Amino acid sequence: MQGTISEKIFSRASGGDVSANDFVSANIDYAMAHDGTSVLALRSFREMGVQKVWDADKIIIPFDHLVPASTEVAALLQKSTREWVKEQGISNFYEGGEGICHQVLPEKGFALPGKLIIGADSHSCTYGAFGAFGTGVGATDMAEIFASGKLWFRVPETIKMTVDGTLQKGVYAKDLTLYLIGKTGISGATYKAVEYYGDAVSDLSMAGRMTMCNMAIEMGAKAGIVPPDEKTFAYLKGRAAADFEPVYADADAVYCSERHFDAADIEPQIACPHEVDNVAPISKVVGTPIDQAFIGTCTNGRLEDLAVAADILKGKTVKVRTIATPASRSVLLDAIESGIFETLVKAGVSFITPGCGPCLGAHQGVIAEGENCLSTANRNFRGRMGKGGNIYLGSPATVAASAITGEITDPREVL
Ligand SMILES: CC(C)[C@H](C(=O)O)[C@@H](O)C(=O)O
Ligand code: SF4
Repeated sequence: MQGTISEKIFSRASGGDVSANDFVSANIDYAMAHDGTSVLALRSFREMGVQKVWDADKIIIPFDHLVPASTEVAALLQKSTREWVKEQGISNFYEGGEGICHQVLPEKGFALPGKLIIGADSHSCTYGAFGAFGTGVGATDMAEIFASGKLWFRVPETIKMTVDGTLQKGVYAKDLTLYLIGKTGISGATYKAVEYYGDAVSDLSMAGRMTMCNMAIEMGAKAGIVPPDEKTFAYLKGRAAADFEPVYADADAVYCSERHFDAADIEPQIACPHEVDNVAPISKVVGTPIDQAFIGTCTNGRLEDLAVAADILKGKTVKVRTIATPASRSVLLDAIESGIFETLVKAGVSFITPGCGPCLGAHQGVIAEGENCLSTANRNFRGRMGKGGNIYLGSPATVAASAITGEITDPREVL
């Protein structure tokens, strides 16, 4: 097997020796659907007339989007998925409060190097942080996987992005990610896989790599992948749910494009309403008033995100309403044990259940018309957090620094 990481993963998964642009029928290693998408996937699954899923141990169902259920309709839909999970004997079901799907899968050891992991959620590319090929599909495709364990793909071409150098103090994985998206554009990587290389990438923690791969879809990419290394293996030690074989690109792998960036050029970045590539260096937007600050989501709700916010907010009081949502129960417990939780609560931060929270505007922190929210999430689409509201995206440090002043603030001023 030759080529890029994606070509090698698809070769293994389809039992051939495949190259970019080949059409393949691939065996799926793990399939995920959450409370939001499982309902539609189940409907299609039933319509197909299939009685039993292909492998009850390879399906993972975390409840995260609307937990605890916010309406009677949500409660009923969740009830029906729970019943189906029981009937099918699906062992990897995670009740609301366990965390966001893209945090839960890595924590439970399903995000593994070399695996093909498909989620009924667009940010399933997060698993690329572990050297997996992770991608999102629609609910009907997920029904097909539930039934057969297979799905067809066109093997994507790959863009190689190399970021040399070291990120400055006050500049984080999120800033690097927004910077790359700003340079690439929201459709600049459509249906490509992106492989990330360079010192600035290997220096990132696993959490930072997850932030970066999580947002690959925001430039249209099918997957974002960091080659596994010692940090990856250390994270997986005692956690991996199965054996795995790391996959690396060959020296002569063919890329459709190669781009180089220098980490030293990057200052804190903000994605301004209403597109994720509407990215500005923070110096251009400091002083923009905010009504709400939000720290959480599958992009930036991990312990190191809460920790940097706590460092900034220690002994201070937020000026605007500020919401924190740990990405999982385990992150919440770590935040409690380390004192981060107490620091943030004392600073005036409201905590809500681990899950997606206000990220997609369904509950727990919807904003009003004309309001500005500065968020650590991955999307700032028009109306996403509430009709007529404006979403700015930044790093947890930027959000925490801005929560104190009530306007977009450069975190380097308070660090
Ligand atoms: C609800 C779900 C289908 C959606 C997605 O796929 O991304 C959500 O997670 C989001 O972030 O908008
Ligand atoms: S936290 Fe936001 S982006 Fe992530 S899965 Fe949930 S709704 Fe989607």
